[in-house]
Amino acid sequence: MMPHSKLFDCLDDCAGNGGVGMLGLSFARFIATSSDVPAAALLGCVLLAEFEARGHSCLRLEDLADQPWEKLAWKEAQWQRLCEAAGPLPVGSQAWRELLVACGPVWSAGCGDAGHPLVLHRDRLYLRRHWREENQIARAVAARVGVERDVDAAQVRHYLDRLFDPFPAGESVDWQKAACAIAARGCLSIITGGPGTGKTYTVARLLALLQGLAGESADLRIAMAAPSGKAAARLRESIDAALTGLTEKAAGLIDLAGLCSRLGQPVTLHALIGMHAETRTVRHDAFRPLDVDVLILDEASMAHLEMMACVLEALPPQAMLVILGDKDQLASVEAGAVLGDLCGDAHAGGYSEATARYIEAASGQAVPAAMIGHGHALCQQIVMLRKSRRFDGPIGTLALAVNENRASDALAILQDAGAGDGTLHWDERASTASLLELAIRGRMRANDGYGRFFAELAARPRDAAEHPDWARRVLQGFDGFRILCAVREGVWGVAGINEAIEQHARSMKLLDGSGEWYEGRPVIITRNDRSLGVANGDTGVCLKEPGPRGIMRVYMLDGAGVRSVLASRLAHVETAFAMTVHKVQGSEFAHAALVLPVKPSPVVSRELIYTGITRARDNFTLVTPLASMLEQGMDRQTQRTSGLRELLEERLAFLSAAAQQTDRAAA
Ligand SMILES: Nc1ncnc2c1ncn2[C@@H]1O[C@H](COP(=O)(O)OP(=O)(O)OP(=O)(O)O)[C@@H](O)[C@H]1O
Repeated sequence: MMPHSKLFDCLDDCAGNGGVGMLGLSFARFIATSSDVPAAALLGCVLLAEFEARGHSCLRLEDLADQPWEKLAWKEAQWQRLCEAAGPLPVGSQAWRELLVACGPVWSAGCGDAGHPLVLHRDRLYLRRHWREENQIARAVAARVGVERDVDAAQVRHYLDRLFDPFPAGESVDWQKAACAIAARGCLSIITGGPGTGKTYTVARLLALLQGLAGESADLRIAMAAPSGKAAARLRESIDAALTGLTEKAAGLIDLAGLCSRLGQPVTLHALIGMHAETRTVRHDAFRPLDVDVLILDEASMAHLEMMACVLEALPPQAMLVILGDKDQLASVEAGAVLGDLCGDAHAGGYSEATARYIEAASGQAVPAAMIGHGHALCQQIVMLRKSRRFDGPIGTLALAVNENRASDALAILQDAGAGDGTLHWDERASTASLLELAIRGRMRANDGYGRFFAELAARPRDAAEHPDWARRVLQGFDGFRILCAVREGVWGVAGINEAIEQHARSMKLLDGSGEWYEGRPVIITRNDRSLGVANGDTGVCLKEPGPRGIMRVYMLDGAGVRSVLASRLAHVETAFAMTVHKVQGSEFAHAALVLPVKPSPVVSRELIYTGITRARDNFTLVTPLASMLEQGMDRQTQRTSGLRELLEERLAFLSAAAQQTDRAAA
């Protein structure tokens, strides 16, 4: 009989019923090929894989010992069956540690490292690759924040005073100016802040400052990247707009035209490092570093552990990395919440006296006493922007209430929305019919859902010369509205809603044709394909090309124009009338409708609701078939288990002790 066959029979059964993921099961089978693995440890491996699939980079022994099924939202009966099949499980974290340390495939400090697939580090069990990635990030971040560039604070101030408008009297600190000053003196800085707090506005001024400091003849190599194609395209638009706004201010001071000509097209992080989609090999690493002096990394909340580790590895040590993102947004679907881990202390500041003195000298901003403290070296390189420039109306008020978990305020704002100007609307007891009405016709005092898209679609020109302009109008119509879902499956998930809209639009003769590729099918690309020039997250609409053959192509907005790809060549696409909130991170729409499911789901969290709301520019609609789902979701904060903060703190403490020792020796 195969060892542990009772456990594997039970796991097979649970996997068949959707309770255990296939990845966890396969991983446990692989680990079981070692001879000395007790059944309880195999069950631990399954749990680790399940935690990993939910975005955690590791599993704390404490969680292993304390009702792990609850954290995975498994049924208790399933857990009991698995426990019985695995035999007695260790009781308490210490007993789990003893079991795992004695396990062949587990490496822990003190034993020879032969590339074991699992690592036990302090009280956390890791898949080796995540442990390696967390260590890479901690090492790289600690090394970068230890480097201070030689900048003349007075010169920095001279440029910043010209590049920024005077700060309104009565407001305390211009954090945008402070962020530029901080970034200019380091090899790594983070500018975090909610949507519309001016991160891109700030970074455009930072680039102008760097250009000014470097002098006209300097040939700064600047790269810009974001985790998705959509976010990269948006970064370009925002940077262009911000730089255009600087023309007058920079006149005679900074060679803005030279700077613009040096700015590369923002790319996805995959494209930046040349990561192969299947093999995950990279073109740039520590031995073949990126050819850049400055890297702007936007929408960093979406960057997962592996990607951040690869980018940091590929960046030359002397290059400047500026990370932008909203630490409160959803993290990537893959493991890790790197931005959240790195700037968990951003709100408190923790600036040293020396940093505060530098900020004052270089930007004229006095750091409030409450924010001066004993933060570690990374805290000195983080600035949180606090004033929203775009969301000062009801959408911003609602987003803030959700982010701060003020459920009664959020409910009151939504319930009062009917009496407001139509910016917000809550379809509290939504039905499929009300959702379809919203999708096809929109709602009162808001734009008309996909109405404009369908109207443009119907206005196909006869003249082939007008085809590109028409395609652009169709795409703009589509981009004005989006349905955002928390879940993929079910009637209230992406799949169900896409199907319902397709059927309904067909029945109303708004869509024509059948099969996979029909005219008017909006799609999202789900995988990068360099040969086709498409990136994961790009959206487009399938339209017939002009001419008698009517070949289907997917058209996408490309700056002010459009580009297209043969539909039949796109293998990795999904219909996009409705998309998951994860997929729309980094995008915004004039009107966004967030749909929460009926059944409780661990996916519906405060971060998801906050991210969904902040995708809306002018109008936001909340669609809940069950009103209580809003409060339930807000109450659930996604806390990803990770060892990154601890590893980083250890590393920084080590480097600081080593520097003190060197200073003492020199004295
Ligand atoms: N100091 C400022 N003075 C005037 N306008 C500003 C200032 N800072 C930002 N803005 C304006 O506020 C808007 C939002 O700024 P920006 O796009 O830089 O924010 P963001 O934080 O990058 O947004 P997102 O989170 O959506 O990426 C822009 O229109 C920008 O021009």
